[in-house]
Amino acid sequence: QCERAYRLAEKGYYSDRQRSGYSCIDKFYLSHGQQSYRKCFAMEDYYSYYGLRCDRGICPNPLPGITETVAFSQCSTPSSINCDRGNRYRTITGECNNLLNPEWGKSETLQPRLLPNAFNDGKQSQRMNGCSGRLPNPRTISVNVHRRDGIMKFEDSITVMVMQIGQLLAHDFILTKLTTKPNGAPLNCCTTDKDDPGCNPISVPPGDPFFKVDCLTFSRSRSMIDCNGIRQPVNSQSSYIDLSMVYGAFDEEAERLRSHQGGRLADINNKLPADSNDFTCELSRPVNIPHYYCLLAGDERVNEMPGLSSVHTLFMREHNRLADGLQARNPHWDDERVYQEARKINIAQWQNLVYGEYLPNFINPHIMRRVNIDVRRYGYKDTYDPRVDASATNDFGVGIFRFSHTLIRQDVRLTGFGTTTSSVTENLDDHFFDPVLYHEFDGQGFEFILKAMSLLEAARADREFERSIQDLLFKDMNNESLDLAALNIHRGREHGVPGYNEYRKLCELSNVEHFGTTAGGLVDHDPDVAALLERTYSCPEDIDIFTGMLTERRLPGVLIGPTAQCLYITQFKRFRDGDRFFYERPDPRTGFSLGQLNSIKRVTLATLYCLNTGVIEIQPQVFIQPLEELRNSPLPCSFHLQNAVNLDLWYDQY
Ligand code: HEM
Ligand SMILES: [Ca+2]
Repeated sequence: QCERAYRLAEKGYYSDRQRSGYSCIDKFYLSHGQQSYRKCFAMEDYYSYYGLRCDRGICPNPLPGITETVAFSQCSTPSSINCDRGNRYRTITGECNNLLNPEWGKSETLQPRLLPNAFNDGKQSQRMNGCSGRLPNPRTISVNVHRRDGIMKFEDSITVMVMQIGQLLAHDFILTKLTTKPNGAPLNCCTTDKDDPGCNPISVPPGDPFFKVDCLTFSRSRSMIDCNGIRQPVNSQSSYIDLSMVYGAFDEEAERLRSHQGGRLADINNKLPADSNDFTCELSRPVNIPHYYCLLAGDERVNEMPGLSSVHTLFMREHNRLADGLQARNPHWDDERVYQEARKINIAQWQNLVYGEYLPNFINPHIMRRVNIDVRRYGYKDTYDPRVDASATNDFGVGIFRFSHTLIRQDVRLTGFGTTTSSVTENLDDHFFDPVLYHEFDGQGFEFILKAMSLLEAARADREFERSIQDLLFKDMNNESLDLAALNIHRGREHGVPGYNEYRKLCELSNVEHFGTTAGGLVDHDPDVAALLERTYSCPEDIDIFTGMLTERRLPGVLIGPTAQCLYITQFKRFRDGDRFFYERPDPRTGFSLGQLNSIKRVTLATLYCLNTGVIEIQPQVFIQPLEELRNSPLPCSFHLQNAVNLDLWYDQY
């Protein structure tokens, strides 16, 4: 199979564009599936030769001469974990999805890298290298390159749901927690804790267009030192696309989220349950309004902004709807059985939505077919390969998948149902970590937010950020705030991920040797943007992955440029091919019957809206604006409800 993949690569899969784009994916696929598997065993052999043993990825002493970059957690001896091979359902943590490497993709493991680290010292200190030895200040880059000049710009056809589902998806596969004080409180890196080794604040150069302060707080990501002495951030989510942001990624957490009756998830009046320990969600509101509580879900970021809390609720409700339907048909099933079966269907519908509806906005559908990550309307497709590690990579989380931050709008809107829809518009920066809008309107607030997100255009997918996230991110009661673009850039350096040009090489795109847009230069950038980069950076090697990717000219039909697309393909191929429980697999124990699968494949985001909110009509493709010229006019819910999964196919046959 491996040889065949290489042969295909040789042929040049993308010969129509004169680029051997496939070999990028192919290389990743091979180097992170097959090869890393081999490497792991080679490493283990090497260690045992010296009489050393690694314990759960942490090895005694780095051995001289190893420049291995694959996170060592993936090399833990398979025998250390006993997997229940007969388990019909995924574990909560992701453990034992891969039976040969049970820790692959599990929550609380190290993030592997696509490329060797670019730490300044090769081990742990932030990336500084480049031609001048110093990289430009992240806030300077943010202001020079990512600042909006003039009016807000919007996408022509896609809705802001593309942003919102993207954030939800990000929170399914990655959570990089930050270093804290010993008591768990956040570090104040500009003041009291500035000498803490976990601090690495961003300085604000004089003359800033917004900030009056000269320092923005920034703590380093929680990391571990791997066998080779290299700092690797920890992923606290399960990497698999398994709705872990809904169900939790740790066993105790998952238990807490269940009602333990009829297989249901805990709720309060059909909304997310309350997090009695969380007080961070009242950032902008000094008064605690009693019935406006902070929300609890399988991911701690659920309160971060109202749209996010709202989409979380959609999937929590869908679980309970499925559970009720299954229990009604199978009264003899116990809570556990109903919970697991409903969870399994919910995850399958989510994977179908991600690959079928969401990804085509980023990866050309034609290319999705070629690399076999597309979804066919009917039938099974098995691309599982146990040699593929589905872990979310450091590089993808810290750089590439943050692309969609550019789609974030300045405002949050609530739109009522019915034909005479009235709207309320608020500034996003007034509602970070603030569940008030969610609970507004007798508890229907979040449904009105969902409705509005299906109608509103996304902010334009360009290099520009809206002020709500560039100057006013996480604005608190003291009017202190942050800059998301600067955070992304600084975080990339702190994680030791290499610059933009290295990713181009990995993707077999041309090397950038000068700031011009002619051959050998920034060929995927427009001249004015290239000039901006030239004014900002000393040399092309310095360009940060986030900035380089966000400034690329987009490819036809999708929101991103060639480097980002290549890296999206790589990661989403891994998420799929490395997931033993991927919903399209024909496995009689872990999969679905053909009838069940085909029924799941009909479920769209529009279906979920109609099933779980009070909307009465919605366009078939929620990611596309409801316009006649886009052949996406709204249709009544009676139409969409025909696509609901047919639970009659779940009458128990056992
Ligand atoms: C209003 C919406 C959003 C806000 C306020 C927001 C804010 C943030 C913040 C503050 C961070 C951490 C920054 C740092 O210190 O490094 C972050 C990380 C991240 N964001 Fe967003 N984000 C939003 C939407 C999105 C969207 C739409 C996507 C992708 C489709 C996304 C993908 C990510 C990813 C992958 C990370 C890294 C997560 C981790 O490793 O823990 N975010 N975001
Ligand atoms: Ca997950």
